[in-house]
Amino acid sequence: MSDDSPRGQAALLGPAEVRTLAEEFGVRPTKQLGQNFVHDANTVRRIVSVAGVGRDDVVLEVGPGLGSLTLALLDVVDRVIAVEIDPKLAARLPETVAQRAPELAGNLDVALRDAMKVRPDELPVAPTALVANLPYNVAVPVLLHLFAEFPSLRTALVMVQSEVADRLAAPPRQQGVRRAQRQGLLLRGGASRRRGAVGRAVFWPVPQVESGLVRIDRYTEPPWPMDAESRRRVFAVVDAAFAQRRKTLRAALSGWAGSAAEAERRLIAAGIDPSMRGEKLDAAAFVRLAGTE
Ligand SMILES: C[S@@+](CC[C@H](N)C(=O)[O-])C[C@H]1O[C@@H](n2cnc3c(N)ncnc32)[C@H](O)[C@@H]1O
Repeated sequence: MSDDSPRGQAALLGPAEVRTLAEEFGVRPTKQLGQNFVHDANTVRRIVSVAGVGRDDVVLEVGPGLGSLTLALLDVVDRVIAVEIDPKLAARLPETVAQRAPELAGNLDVALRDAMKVRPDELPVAPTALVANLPYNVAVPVLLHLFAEFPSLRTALVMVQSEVADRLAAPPRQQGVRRAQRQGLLLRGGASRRRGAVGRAVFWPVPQVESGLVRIDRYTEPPWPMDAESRRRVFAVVDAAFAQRRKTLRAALSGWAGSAAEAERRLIAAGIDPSMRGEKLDAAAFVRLAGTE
């Protein structure tokens, strides 16, 4: 048996179990927290399989909900850290796992935290992989935050709204897609690829949108220095450039530099044409620009 095959020690959740647990816990799913729970064992097995995680990985799961994906993850990897914002769901998860995967229950840590704010020193150990069915309304900000704040993450497999999956994984020169989001993620993290679609029927309640899987693999050699101060400087100029991506860099960066004239001076010093737009710059150019600060 290979190192990443399921142990077969977790009883995964089906439609009846998801409804029963929600009822027992008094959970009424809210749109605000993107609470659509997966009730299909094949879907969660597929997510874990395309995530490519193995026994040695420490998996960070954002939004474990009722535990559908958590159980499938525990069946493969040795450690899962689940970060959940809903106190009721966070409190009941260990119990569900103890009942449905008793031998694996000790491999789970649950943190009652907001994934957009969580910091490495709030978790018991550094995660190596993110695997999550993300709350759709905050999926991209959560990804950006985690890739920026957790240098230990080497890979991520996330389920997001289908259109967001397309944008995140779109090739750079594709027409009509919002490059800024993808590029922002790339600059912070790594290369992203679309890894399949998921229909609405596997969720309860049924969402209004289709879903897609995206895998992001961190660059082995990041395009920027990894110390916190350099990262902060690079991200500040990336954010400034992408906040107004239809403007020329000279105009978009005037706030960052203090004036349009100073922005122009820094752009020229970094060897960048001030009349270009931010979305045309590669990571190396942003690093040079941050160095002119
Ligand atoms: C789409 S559901 C996924 C639930 C479960 N993983 C599944 O696949 O059935 C999103 C989950 O994220 C949680 N959530 C929403 N916003 C969050 C945040 N900012 N930080 C952590 N968890 C959040 C919700 O409470 C919910 O459990």
